[in-house]
Amino acid sequence: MTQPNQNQSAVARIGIVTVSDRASRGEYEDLGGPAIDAYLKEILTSPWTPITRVIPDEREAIEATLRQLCEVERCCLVVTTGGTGPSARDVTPEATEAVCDRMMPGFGELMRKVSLEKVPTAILSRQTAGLLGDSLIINLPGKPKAIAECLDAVFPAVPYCIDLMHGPRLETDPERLAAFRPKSK
Ligand SMILES: Nc1ncnc2c1ncn2[C@@H]1O[C@H](COP(=O)(O)OP(=O)(O)OP(=O)(O)O)[C@@H](O)[C@H]1O
Ligand SMILES: Nc1nc2c(c(=O)[nH]1)N[C@H]1C(S)=C(S)[C@@H](COP(=O)(O)O)O[C@H]1N2
Repeated sequence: MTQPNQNQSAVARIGIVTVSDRASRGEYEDLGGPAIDAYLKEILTSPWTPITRVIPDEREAIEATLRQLCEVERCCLVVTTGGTGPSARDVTPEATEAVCDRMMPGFGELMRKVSLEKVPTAILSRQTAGLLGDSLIINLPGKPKAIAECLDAVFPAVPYCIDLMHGPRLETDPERLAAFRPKSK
């Protein structure tokens, strides 16, 4: 049994993982990880710190990175970008499912739904989400422009999900993206 990843007043630790053969080899500049970082900086008003990784499309490396960020680095949230498509080397969803205790299928369903309003090939993403211990892992497609499109749809529910796992309290700028917390009785 692992310890809770952080208490509610702790500074949130958030993992940002770019899964890309070419970005990891330095063949192109990674724009995905920085786009996730910029997105979170824009919407989060509570303190948080990013822990970033850029890795190739290798299932073992993805699984090891996700485990390390959740179990060792104690991230309450890990966001990945890339490797969700149908190409043979796209294995981020398989790696995510392999490490997670329970899946959160609504995240992938909603992200595909909103993405389909932007691009017909959104259906090609097998992006998913799940829980590893008390950490939430969310997959995003590799295209940097997909990052805000997908996170705008699902992020309103993320702070409450982290609350339910006794993680740090995430606050957002309501002008940019209002977190939804159901009222208690
Ligand atoms: N981290 C990234 N930074 C910048 N652009 C990216 C990144 N990841 C993907 N892209 C862009 O989106 C396209 C589709 O992404 P995809 O994840 O399918 O890459 P890929 O063709 O499998 O190659 P690779 O794994 O080497 O990034 C890429 O060809 C690239 O133009
Ligand atoms: N919002 C959004 N979702 C998107 C896209 C996009 O441009 N915007 N690209 C799609 C395409 S073209 C592919 S192939 C799949 C998988 O991308 P990945 O392998 O880079 O993760 O994501 C899809 N989802």
